[in-house]
Amino acid sequence: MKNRMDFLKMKDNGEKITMVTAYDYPSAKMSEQANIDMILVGDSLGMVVLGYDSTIKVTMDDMIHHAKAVKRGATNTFIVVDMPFMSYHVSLADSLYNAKRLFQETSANALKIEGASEEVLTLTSRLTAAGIPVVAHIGLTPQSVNVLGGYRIQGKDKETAEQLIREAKAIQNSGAIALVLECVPMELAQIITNELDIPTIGIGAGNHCDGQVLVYHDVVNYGVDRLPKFVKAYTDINNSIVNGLQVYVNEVKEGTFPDESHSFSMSPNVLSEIKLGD
Ligand SMILES: Nc1nc(=O)c2c([nH]1)NC[C@@H]1CN(c3ccc(C(=O)N[C@@H](CCC(=O)O)C(=O)O)cc3)CN21
Ligand SMILES: CC(C)C(=O)C(=O)O
Ligand SMILES: [Mg+2]
Repeated sequence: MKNRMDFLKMKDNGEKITMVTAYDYPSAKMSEQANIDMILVGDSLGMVVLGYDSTIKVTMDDMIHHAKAVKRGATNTFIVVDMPFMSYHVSLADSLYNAKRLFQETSANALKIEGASEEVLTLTSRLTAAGIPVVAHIGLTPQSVNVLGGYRIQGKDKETAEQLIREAKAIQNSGAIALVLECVPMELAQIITNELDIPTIGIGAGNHCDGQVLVYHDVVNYGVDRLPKFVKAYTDINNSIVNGLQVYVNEVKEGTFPDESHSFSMSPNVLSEIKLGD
């Protein structure tokens, strides 16, 4: 399994880091088969697989449940797990307790935390000191969608761009092992990537980041209501799934499924000896 040092080396060598989300055993297994460098058990699971309209209702128990399944599917891939909404904003003690639980119970390799407030920076250095690697996440931070006023691009003007550069440096100083940059202009992502020693992983942040992350269901177009503009769907499994299910429905209705090759039979001798009761 690749680790923190490998990802640093990849940045230094200009080798791109690939990351995809996974939420369950099959998606994790297939991501590992495809040689993905890192898997993110994203709290986007609330939207993509649980059908909520934001990530805000996702709980610690949800994250633990899904992350354990992902770990069983990808035993040889670096796994990052999102800390969910408000699990790291009540008190430092509660945040440390939640992080310990998420890290220990899931056997994750790192935890991801949104934002760069003083409390998040403190938590990042405390977790790092305790032995829990932290991946940071700035730009569009979906847990703050109601404060940001929608899922929109961040850092387009001078002030907010400079703010994000300051945040990125502070995050690195607090010990984070990597930084996710979500929905920022590609030029700003390039500046931040050049300024930092730790790898940047972009989503909707252009081609100059050290790595890229996308949501699994977006990459394969699997049951997503609307693909964000920055997504490229590399295949379309909606159609093959719906087509397969329709043929199944039709064959059951027609009585052509199951045929003999998908059925079990008993020996004629046994069959002839079966007595019906009264
Ligand atoms: N399927 C899916 N993919 C994701 O990447 C994703 C989720 N869900 N859920 C959690 C967050 C939310 N994300 C989102 C969701 C929507 C936009 C979006 O609609 N953006 C606008 C651009 C807005 C602008 O121009 O400022 C777009 O048209 O794509 C962006 C990120 C990223 N994450
Ligand atoms: C979009 C990525 C970075 C994420 O945080 C998630 O999937 O939850
Ligand atoms: Mg997330």
